[in-house]
Amino acid sequence: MSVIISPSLLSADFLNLGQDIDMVNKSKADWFHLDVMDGVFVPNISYGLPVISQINKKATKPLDVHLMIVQPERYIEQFFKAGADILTVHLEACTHLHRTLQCIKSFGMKAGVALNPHTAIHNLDDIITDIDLVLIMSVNPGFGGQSFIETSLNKVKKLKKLIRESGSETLIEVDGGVNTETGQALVEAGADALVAGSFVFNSPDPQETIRALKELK
Ligand SMILES: O=C(CO)[C@@H](O)[C@H](O)COP(=O)(O)O
Ligand SMILES: [Fe+2]
Repeated sequence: MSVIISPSLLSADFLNLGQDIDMVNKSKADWFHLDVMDGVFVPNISYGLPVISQINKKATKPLDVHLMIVQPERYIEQFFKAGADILTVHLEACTHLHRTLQCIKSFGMKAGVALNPHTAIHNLDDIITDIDLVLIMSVNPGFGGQSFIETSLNKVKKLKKLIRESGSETLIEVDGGVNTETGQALVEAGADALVAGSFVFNSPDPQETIRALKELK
């Protein structure tokens, strides 16, 4: 199976968001990656429910929603109604992660768990079979355009081993500092999906950049 590409609209042109959504619709991208930040879990505030509802009217591909908010269980139903297909919460933001994942799945969404760079893979040992997708953060969450943290490659390898041994079909997605070079290393390490923001939207030809990422093997 080819690598899944999920362009992050955090680096899109918000004055021309419709054009950037059309570009992703026409491109070889698989999902739309939507970063929600609350200014508490991360030191930045992005966009929220009303913007995602509008994006959902135009996007023709699944919405991959990355919640960087405290107590994300408060908003699961609202993100479902806004159009989320995959809803990813941070392990560090959940006291009752198992209950939160069950709640996400009860709405028919795929349930994702994101790990900050300092959070070890072994924290997932007892819950991996309940997770549809693990999002490895390869930068500290909060901002686009940061440099890739190299130790993330080893985390992907450890996670791949855990998934294989558990017999689960959990997908591995990686987010932060992804370009064709880091993307190549991530695919070789076992990543199934790559998020890319600044590398796509700051490039002269975003559709071509998405195609180049999609061809990584
Ligand atoms: O979740 C986040 C940042 O917290 C990301 O999804 C960024 O949007 C990725 O941006 P680049 O590192 O690809 O520029
Ligand atoms: Fe993200």
